[in-house]
Amino acid sequence: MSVLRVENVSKTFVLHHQNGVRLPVLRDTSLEVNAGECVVLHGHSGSGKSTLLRSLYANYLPDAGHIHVKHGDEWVDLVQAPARKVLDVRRHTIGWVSQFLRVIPRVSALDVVMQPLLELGLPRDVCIGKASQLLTRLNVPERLWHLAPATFSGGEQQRVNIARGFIVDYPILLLDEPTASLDAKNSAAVVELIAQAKARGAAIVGIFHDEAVRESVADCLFPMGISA
Ligand SMILES: Nc1ncnc2c1ncn2[C@@H]1O[C@H](COP(=O)(O)OP(=O)(O)OP(=O)(O)O)[C@@H](O)[C@H]1O
Repeated sequence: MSVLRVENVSKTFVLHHQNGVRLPVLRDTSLEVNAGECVVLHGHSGSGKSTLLRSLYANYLPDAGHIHVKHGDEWVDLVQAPARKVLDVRRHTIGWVSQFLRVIPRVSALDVVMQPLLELGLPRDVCIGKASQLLTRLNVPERLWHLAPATFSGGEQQRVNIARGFIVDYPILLLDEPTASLDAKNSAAVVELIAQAKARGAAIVGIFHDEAVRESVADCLFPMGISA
């Protein structure tokens, strides 16, 4: 059952402050992702992987095409949807793990992780329980949980970010190099989280530069890149 359908998406960046140079990045890109499937975007550096992933989260607006997302009982086209609908889709349907954590001063790691679940109205103790479980699985030491992640190492920040992305059982997950700054043990923990998400029916689209990780999570590779 497909939950995400990308139809003929095109995106050209126009650099207005650099003589209006045009960079065509996506041209007629079409892609379908089923529940329980992990599609890995694959292509050389600059081939448009991040651009497509950001478009799937409606961070970038394509110039043409459609991005249909199964949102509860309805299909929403993220290219046409009003901002309020996009926010609703992000809250309930699409989770996003970026490469870097956006740290907020004075907000503890535990609060950063559980915020998306709290926003869905779950009781605080349930949220704390689930956040603690994820931080434990991702080997974030308990002494750090009540500290703000600004001073954490790159790998610790990334694991807080991953815990936050996995705390809600989103039907669709977008993963932008979630294992980039992790060692083998922590990469394995992330691979396990991904396998578990697939098993519960999540559709996943990701970018993974590490070949071993890519091999273990991908159901298929989606080739990227246009020859302009
Ligand atoms: N906001 C932007 N404004 C202008 N050009 C952009 C923007 N974002 C991306 N690009 C350009 O689009 C092209 C594709 O970039 P993108 O980051 O999608 O590639 P990628 O495949 O993810 O690369 P990498 O593997 O190096 O992360 C690049 O040439 C880049 O310069």
